[in-house]
Amino acid sequence: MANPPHGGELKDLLARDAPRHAELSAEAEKLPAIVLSERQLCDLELILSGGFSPLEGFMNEKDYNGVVENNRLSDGNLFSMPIPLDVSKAQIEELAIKPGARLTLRDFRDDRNLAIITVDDVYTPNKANEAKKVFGGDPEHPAVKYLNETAGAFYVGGKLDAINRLEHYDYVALRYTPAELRLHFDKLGWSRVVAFQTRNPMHRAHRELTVRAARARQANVLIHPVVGLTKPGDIDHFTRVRVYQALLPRYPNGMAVLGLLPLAMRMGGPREAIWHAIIRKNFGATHFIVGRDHAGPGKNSKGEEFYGPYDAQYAVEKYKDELGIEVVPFQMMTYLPDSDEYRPKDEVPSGTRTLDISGTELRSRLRTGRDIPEWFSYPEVVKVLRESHPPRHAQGFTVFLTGYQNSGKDAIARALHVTLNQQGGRSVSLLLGETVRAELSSELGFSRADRTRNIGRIAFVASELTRSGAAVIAAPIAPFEDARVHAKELVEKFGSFYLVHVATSLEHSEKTDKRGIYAKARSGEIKGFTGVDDPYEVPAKVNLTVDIEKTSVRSAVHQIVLMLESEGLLDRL
Ligand SMILES: Nc1ncnc2c1ncn2[C@@H]1O[C@H](COP(=O)(O)OS(=O)(=O)O)[C@@H](OP(=O)(O)O)[C@H]1O
Repeated sequence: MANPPHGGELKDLLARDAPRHAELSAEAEKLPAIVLSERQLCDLELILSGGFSPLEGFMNEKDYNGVVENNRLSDGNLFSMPIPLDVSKAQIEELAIKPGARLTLRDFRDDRNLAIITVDDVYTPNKANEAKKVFGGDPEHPAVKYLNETAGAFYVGGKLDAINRLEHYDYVALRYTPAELRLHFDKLGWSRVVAFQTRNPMHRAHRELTVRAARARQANVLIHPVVGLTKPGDIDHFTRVRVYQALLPRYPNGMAVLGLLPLAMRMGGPREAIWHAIIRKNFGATHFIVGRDHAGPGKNSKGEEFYGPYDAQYAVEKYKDELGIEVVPFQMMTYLPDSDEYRPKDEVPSGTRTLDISGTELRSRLRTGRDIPEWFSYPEVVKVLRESHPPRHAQGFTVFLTGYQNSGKDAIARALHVTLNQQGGRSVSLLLGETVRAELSSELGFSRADRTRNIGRIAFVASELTRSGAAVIAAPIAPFEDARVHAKELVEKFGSFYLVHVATSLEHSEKTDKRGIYAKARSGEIKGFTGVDDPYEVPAKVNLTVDIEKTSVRSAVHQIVLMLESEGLLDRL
């Protein structure tokens, strides 16, 4: 038998309300609806499935205050994370949210009705107090930032009637509800299960740690990674799940099961560790691993840790008698090359040689294509990671040329296009100003707003192409700094961005204009022409400046190629 759920009863609201489904569905169609954000959806999913048992809805003020102040719900049950439904003043007014009202909770992704909330109360949280007591108060903490910048000013509490499960299209078979996972453990005959929480790829150290924990407790292993919301910058869950799937056969004799948890993490360290343990208990685990800096958000901008490395372990230790799930604390695992084994740091005899690869170092090796040794990870895991993190020579990038019309930027762009095509290895896209104007922006003029929109479109296309591994050469006039900065930010989400200022003077650009466009601008036939009667803001920060009066097109292209080469983007294997 699996571990009893927190509070004694699994609050599987979906199962409970299934007989009333038709009635609730019809009612939901008529009620005012709150469209839930991604984070709220994660919370809702775990309330509906019983992952947050004993919660049966979003927290009312009494429960919220109890949790914030003392880690306790009003019925006395231990619970460490506030789970209210945050709303704005406008929503309260528009939807007439008040005690007793019933409202539909809707999925923003597909407009499906998921649940009905019966409002218990609407209250104004003391966010500063919540930030301090729950997360430690540092304004840079991601959950505190969320509270201050994203969460609505008001909280709504109330019980839920469940209507539908959230629809998922990825890894559906691995998304067990607590009831399903309990049944699965039952089927396997597992009575002792040690759960492992993670938001990162797993390597040999993690496999050794979980096997050690299982061995020490004569248990099986539940790999229970978070696939809801984790820390921005984390490796996406698609890649991670493929990593966990690749790792699974490395466990002996079907020892481990993989289940995905749709949790929105808060990175709340000690509070989060207690919450994680409660959730795993609800999913039927009997043991829960809490390692170093569990659910910690890393360091703030001053380089200070938000929590001490073992604060989370102390927190779960404090409540161990009433948690009802045995916490298995672990030190960092480290590799001992001389004996080719992993051990917890505190079990390494002094003077023994150890090896480690940090997350930052791993990301750097993935980026550059450098070797990831077998003592660190399994080849099948590295293969999955490399597919999602191609080395530099296979990554996309954008070269963005800016300058006056006829400055030579188009000639350089065309020549660079040919040069990169000659080199091969990537598809190369050329986005000349005139092409984009004709194909994407034909309705736009040359006002500041229209030019900004035009550059925004170029940036969007360039970022999508960069994401898929192409080389992009864009060459609009792009006279405004803010639009260029925006383009850089957008592209840099997916690859490198190089700004090249073709700084040929206006005089030269005008003098060599064979198409007579400047003449038309001077005569007033074309209005608001860059350099004539419209400004060009010289870029504040560039990767390269070239001037076609002093440099040939060939030499400018060569400078760009050398810049790309120095970054490893043009390496051929
Ligand atoms: N008012 C005004 N100002 C600047 N340019 C003008 C203007 N009116 C038309 N054109 C022609 O449009 C082409 C430049 O468009 P861009 O998309 O590069 O400009 S911007 O980046 O959106 O500012 C460029 O065309 P090509 O020379 O064919 O590239 C300009 O000649």
